[in-house]
Amino acid sequence: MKAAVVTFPGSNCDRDLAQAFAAAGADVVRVWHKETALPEGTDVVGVPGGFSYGDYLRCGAIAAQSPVGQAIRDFAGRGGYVLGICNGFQVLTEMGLLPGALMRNAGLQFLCKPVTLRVATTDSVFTQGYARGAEVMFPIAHHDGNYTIDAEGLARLQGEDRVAFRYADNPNGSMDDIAGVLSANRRVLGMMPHPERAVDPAQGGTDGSALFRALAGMMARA
Ligand SMILES: NC(=O)CC[C@H](N)C(=O)O
Repeated sequence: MKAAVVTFPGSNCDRDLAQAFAAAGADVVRVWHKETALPEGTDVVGVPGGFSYGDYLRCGAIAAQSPVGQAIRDFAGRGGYVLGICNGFQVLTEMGLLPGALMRNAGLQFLCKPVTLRVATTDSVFTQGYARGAEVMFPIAHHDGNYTIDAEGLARLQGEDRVAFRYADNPNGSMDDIAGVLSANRRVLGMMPHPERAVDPAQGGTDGSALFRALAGMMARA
């Protein structure tokens, strides 16, 4: 599997994400935000967490308009796999690749702590390595993680089984406890918690490994 991990000015989880992909057996190529094309043969794009362009305007808004942003949009449009974590999730909603928006946390605080999630669907390449309803622990670190969507959009996500993860104990006010959602073709996942910070015992847990391993395994078979 070839994973392209994007770096924007202000990204701070790009290296962790690259290492998580590499630990799962992927070839990783790092991609600077000014690139207008993704590396030849890219199987999956990782859009990492951090503070792209300083979170100016809104989290992810400027990154969505960056040169590499257009390449990611085109890649997803061709059915490519994209994983957006935290700021990456915000970027993907700003691009329109995922529905809804990430608003300021209900408590108006930056939250940085491990949280328990429930795997809401196993029907995606990202979540197929878990049991449905399994509890996993991933860290969160965000001030804009309050997932918000109109009633029609929420009903569609629920009806199409596109909620990937839910918080066991909602930390930020997200509607329906949503921590991560899938695109209609199930090939784009955005999530606020950080699975790449849970792939080594030294990080306090390894519940994220199954996500990267399932992705790498599927790509190897393709
Ligand atoms: N860790 C992150 O990616 C943070 C995302 C964004 N800067 C926020 O605070 O909401």
